Amino acid sequence: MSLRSLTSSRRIRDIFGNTTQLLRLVWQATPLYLVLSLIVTGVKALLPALMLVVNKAIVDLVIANWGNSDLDWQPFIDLVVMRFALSLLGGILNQVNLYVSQIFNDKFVLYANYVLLEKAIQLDLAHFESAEFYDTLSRAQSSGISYPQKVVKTITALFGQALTLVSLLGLLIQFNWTIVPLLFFTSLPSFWTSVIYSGRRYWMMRRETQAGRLSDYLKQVLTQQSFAKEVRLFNLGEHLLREWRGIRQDFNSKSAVIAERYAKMRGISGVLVSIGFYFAYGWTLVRTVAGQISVGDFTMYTGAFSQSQELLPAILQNIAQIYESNLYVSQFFEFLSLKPQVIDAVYAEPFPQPIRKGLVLQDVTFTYPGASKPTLCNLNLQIKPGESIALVGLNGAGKTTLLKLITRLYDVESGMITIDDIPLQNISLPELRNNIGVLNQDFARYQLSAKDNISFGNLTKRDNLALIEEAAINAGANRVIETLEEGYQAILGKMFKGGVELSGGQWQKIGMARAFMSNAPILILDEPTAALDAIAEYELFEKFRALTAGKMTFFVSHRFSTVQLADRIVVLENSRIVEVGSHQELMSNKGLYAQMFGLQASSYNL
Ligand SMILES: Nc1ncnc2c1ncn2[C@@H]1O[C@H](COP(=O)(O)OP(=O)(O)OP(=O)(O)O)[C@@H](O)[C@H]1O
Repeated sequence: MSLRSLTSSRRIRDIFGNTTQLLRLVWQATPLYLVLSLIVTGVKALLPALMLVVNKAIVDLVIANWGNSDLDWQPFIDLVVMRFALSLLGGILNQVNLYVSQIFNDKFVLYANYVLLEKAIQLDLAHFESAEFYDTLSRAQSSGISYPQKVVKTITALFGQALTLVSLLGLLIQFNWTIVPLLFFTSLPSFWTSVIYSGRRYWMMRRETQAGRLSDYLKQVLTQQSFAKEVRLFNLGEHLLREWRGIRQDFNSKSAVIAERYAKMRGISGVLVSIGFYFAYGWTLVRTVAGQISVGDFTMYTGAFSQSQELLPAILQNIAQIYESNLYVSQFFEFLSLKPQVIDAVYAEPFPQPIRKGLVLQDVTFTYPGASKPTLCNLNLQIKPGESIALVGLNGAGKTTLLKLITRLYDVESGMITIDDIPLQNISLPELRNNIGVLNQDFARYQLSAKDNISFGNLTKRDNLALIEEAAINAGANRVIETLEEGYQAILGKMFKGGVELSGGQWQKIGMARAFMSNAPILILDEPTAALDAIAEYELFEKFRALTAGKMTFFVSHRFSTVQLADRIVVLENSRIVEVGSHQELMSNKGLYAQMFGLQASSYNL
């Protein structure tokens, strides 16, 4: 099915497609202000028709008493007071409406953002490693929040406009019922023009998501600290800026084509609207001159005509707007409908305390989503409690991937990982993760206080300064923090005012302290010494046994001095475990490990 026919067939259905879902969201966000907003809008909507009726009564009263010297002023006073009261009420309701909509919007935006972020934390790491996910996220973020808000605003306005229109049509029908379809049919082309062109714009925007994200990414490269150094050293600035501008200009020209066609069609359909109005206007004039209706009626009907004439296209325009916004709102719900694949156990078994038998990999195979061949294939391994394992292999061998499976950032494709015979899937996810301390290869550098950076390793102990200090000492991070004027309260990184930037190795020590924060029986250290200087590495070795005593430890390292610390070394190659044993055993095997060790040792002997 072509994109265009898809658009047409979905158009009508999509006009109010997500409205029920959206109204439920609004109701959850702020029921009180939704009701208040509808009441204020509803009352305000009836004022124009009431005003026209009072005006007609005033005009007719004036004409009836034209030149009368002995007239009773009371009916005049009553009508003018009524008119004043109506306009006063209109003014007050305008102010109340402004206030209510402000609070209503603020509450709704907060709630919609909350729901979006809440969904983001429920999703898997796999989502964050896929381009399609970023397209969905980017669409949900860029239009997702503003459009639900727009739809709600438009629906409330539409509700008010519909009430006003019904009350005005109630007046017009007394004049002649055929006037109503006349007004309607002359406004219809303008409505369809809006629907068709807003649809085209939406699909264009959707097709451009990838390009939009690329331009946003280039903007980040040009403006963020992490790229600032290389952008300057490699003179990338001008080149990337040109690329960015090219993408934006391409988008603008596509947008301009649609805007131009839309403007032409709007112009043509606008002429039809005017023809309808002047036809009805002339008709009323003829009947007034013929004495069939009063002058008061003439002012009332022409007022009702002109207001309906403005209102009807505005209503149709708003319906078209709801259609357009609904398309964008669907992107918000598209994001909310994403489901995690790594699912928490429904009837969870407790994490074994202490671990008695150990962790077992049975025929574990894993393929990344979208990859053509497995990254890990039929892995079998038993790790005893308290044992330390070093994972060794060339770049891309799958070491980090294996650690992702143990922490259930991904689930195995086939085979099983168990702890004391309990499959990982049967342990509650938060409990599993509470029992594993982790230092990732690409550990996070939170631009927050040093205390936060360390205590995030065990949130339940976030105010236990003694524990935080102990973790910092174990990781060698205490000396970094001692140099900071504000100690543990110092903000790390340069993103916020007063923040202090650390070196790569200093950051790594902070990351390691985070891993040491919990008393977890399993410890995972992915490249723990990669950024450490020789002294820091030596000090860590000295403490390593004490720090990992009693803990099942997995660590990945390309430094063989570190690897030798492990009880056993597991060598990965071509998706499989090719060697397992102690340093001495593997050296005497003269396999891949011995070969890699030899190469590294020879480079030091130079
Ligand atoms: N999110 C992902 N999606 C698809 N493929 C991935 C993903 N992450 C890693 N890979 C691929 O899986 C393979 C193993 O990657 P992994 O990060 O586990 O290797 P590693 O042994 O830790 O490498 P290194 O020593 O460079 O850190 C690589 O070929 C990599 O391209």
